[in-house]
Amino acid sequence: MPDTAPTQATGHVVAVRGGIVDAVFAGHGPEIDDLLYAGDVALQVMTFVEGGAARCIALGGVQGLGLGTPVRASGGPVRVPVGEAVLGRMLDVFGAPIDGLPAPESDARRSIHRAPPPLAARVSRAEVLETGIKAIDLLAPIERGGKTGLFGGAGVGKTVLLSELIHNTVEHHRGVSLFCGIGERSREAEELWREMGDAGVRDKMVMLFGQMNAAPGVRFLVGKAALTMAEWFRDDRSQDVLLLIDNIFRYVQAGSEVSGLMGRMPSRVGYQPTLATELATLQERIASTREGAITSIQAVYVPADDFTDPAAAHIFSHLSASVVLSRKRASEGLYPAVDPLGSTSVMLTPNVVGQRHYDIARAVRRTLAEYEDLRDIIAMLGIEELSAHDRAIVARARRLERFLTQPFTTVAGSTGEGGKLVTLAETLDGCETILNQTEFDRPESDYYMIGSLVDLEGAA
Ligand SMILES: Nc1ncnc2c1ncn2[C@@H]1O[C@H](COP(=O)(O)OP(=O)(O)OP(=O)(O)O)[C@@H](O)[C@H]1O
Repeated sequence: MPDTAPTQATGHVVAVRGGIVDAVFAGHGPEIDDLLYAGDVALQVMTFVEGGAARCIALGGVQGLGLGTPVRASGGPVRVPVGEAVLGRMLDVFGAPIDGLPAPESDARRSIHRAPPPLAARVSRAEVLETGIKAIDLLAPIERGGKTGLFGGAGVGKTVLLSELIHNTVEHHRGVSLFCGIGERSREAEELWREMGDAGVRDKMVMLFGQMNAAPGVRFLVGKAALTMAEWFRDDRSQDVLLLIDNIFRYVQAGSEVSGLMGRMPSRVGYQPTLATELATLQERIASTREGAITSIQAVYVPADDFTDPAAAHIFSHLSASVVLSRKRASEGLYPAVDPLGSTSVMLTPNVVGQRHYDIARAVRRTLAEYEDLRDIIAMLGIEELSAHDRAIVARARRLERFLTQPFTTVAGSTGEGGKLVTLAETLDGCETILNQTEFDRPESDYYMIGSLVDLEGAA
């Protein structure tokens, strides 16, 4: 149970519809965003309806609530504990423990509804965060202090890629890391918690969860609770924060469920009319200031693989790098299934990554795009009908495709292969070598699931 501020106004329930509860108060009632309690059930005031009733979303199951159940106002919004005390802990939307340990001993609690830093206070550093994952470092470098999205439909490897990124970056990250699970499976949450313990990085990490089985109100607010804790490390401790979110689409979806329950008319493709503002309220808080940077990596579920979906499109517009995962690649076993032509980053300019990296990335893309164009001809006429020049493009492209696959530590248990980290320099050297070759002694399959090209020599 979250703790409560001194009890103020009292009222009673006048309607319960799904996760929505209406309550009336005699005299001065609560305000928007205030936390109320109807019995044990926490509610947040969303709006006021005709007759003056406060319309609230439930932050838990509403079983047991009925007309006339007494409601008391907590005297303020949902507040979460902030500070060092939350490190190493697994918490819920109220900052209450779900790891079986006592509540974090923190003197300070902050409202989860906070304004983003003013524009003048924001900075960008044009610095790249190296991940050790070839396809990402080469084609969609992650901005330190920026926002990166991992886009993909169901089951193409978003969670695996995010876990691998956590594995590769959290250990070397200078500041603290915060993982926020929104609307995903609880089993994955439990696995991640255990993995972080095994990797010995739990003590500089906080994990917050509002998983699929949680009420829509909880899934809608857990991201804000996580941001509030992250902001403390950035603003009060001037630390860099790595914020990992799985899955930001579920935040939009929870907003849509809340909107539906509130009786608002849906907008495009059934989404809430407030989608853009709701998303901006959260994304704008993920900002880097002179105090410290918040680098965020967000998994984005793309419904029905449709990248024009309004939620996916709006999320895309907030990001500085987008890693797009393709179903076609996943079906060919080319993991991580990064789409080399669809993935982008604002970091990929000569000014930031340097001319050589930029040129190699462009050449890789061009080769793969030319191969795409040739695929139809190959399918109809066979590869023999191609000119020697085109055959060389195909040979290079197919080796590049395979070279950009990589064994991951996260799935080592099921693939039987240990994960491999590859430095950016090795990735660039490898791609350059392949791009400069016209004849290859080795079959394509030798390039599959290796680390750097040095592994190839080792296999000779
Ligand atoms: N890098 C990888 N190497 C090997 N297998 C992988 C890799 N990435 C994903 N897979 C396979 O694909 C499966 C689905 O991956 P994952 O759970 O990450 O997908 P997802 O996009 O998060 O799915 P959902 O939308 O259902 O949450 C994994 O269980 C694994 O079998």
